[in-house]
Amino acid sequence: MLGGTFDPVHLGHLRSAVELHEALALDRVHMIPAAMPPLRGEPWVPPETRLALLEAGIGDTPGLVADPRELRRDGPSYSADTLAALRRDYGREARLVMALGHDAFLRLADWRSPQRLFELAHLVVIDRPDHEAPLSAALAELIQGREVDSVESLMQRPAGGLLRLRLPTRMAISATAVRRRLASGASVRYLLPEAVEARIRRDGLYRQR
Ligand SMILES: Nc1ncnc2c1ncn2[C@@H]1O[C@H](COP(=O)(O)OP(=O)(O)OP(=O)(O)O)[C@@H](O)[C@H]1O
Ligand SMILES: O=C(O)c1ccc[n+]([C@@H]2O[C@H](COP(=O)([O-])O)[C@@H](O)[C@H]2O)c1
Repeated sequence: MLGGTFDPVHLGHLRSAVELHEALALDRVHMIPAAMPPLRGEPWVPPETRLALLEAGIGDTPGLVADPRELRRDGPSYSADTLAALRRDYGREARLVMALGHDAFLRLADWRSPQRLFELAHLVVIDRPDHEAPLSAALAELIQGREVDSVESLMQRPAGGLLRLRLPTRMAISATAVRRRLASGASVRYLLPEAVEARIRRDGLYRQR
């Protein structure tokens, strides 16, 4: 699972998903837009639009799936609920991985039921340029004894481990910067897939909040 606000999806998300698929030899990567992201304000565009942009961005990329399941639930999109649903789909023995960037990881102790996340899945933290802050005491305690140093050790069990991964291509692209550029009329070429930019232009998205 790679969840996100995806407001909008950009090449940092998509390239990370492809490299996760390869590095962890995953069957597939469920990219899941949050209908209502729990720890931030309302996104600029509605969930259905963010999902449509994600579908356009993924296109026919092998191994990546745009998964609409959080749009079918009411209330905040808690990852523990999403992982519980994925666990039901894949069964008790499946290796389940929740991937997140280092910036999102830094706030993990504030998430709903953080211990439960580890009962349901492994966590893989993707190194992200410009996001290297020290861990809080609460986060250090939460992950104590969980860290492993290789994909092989992670995949020995269905859930419960933590792996920090430096993917081959680190991209300093953020949706915040993309929105700012769109709103100011600056170029977003090569930050987004062409199909995503085309859809944004066609529908006049992100011109203003
Ligand atoms: N360039 C990137 N490289 C690696 N991981 C990323 C990158 N951009 C986002 N992520 C990760 O993808 C997940 C979803 O990110 P999100 O949709 O919040 O995008 P964002 O670019 O961080 O957005 P914003 O700037 O609006 O906060 C998070 O776990 C985030 O850390
Ligand atoms: O479950 C939670 O409490 C929780 C709190 C904050 C973020 N998340 C999830 O983390 C992912 C990235 O969130 P964000 O806000 O960085 O786009 C997205 O899938 C969110 O639903 C989940």
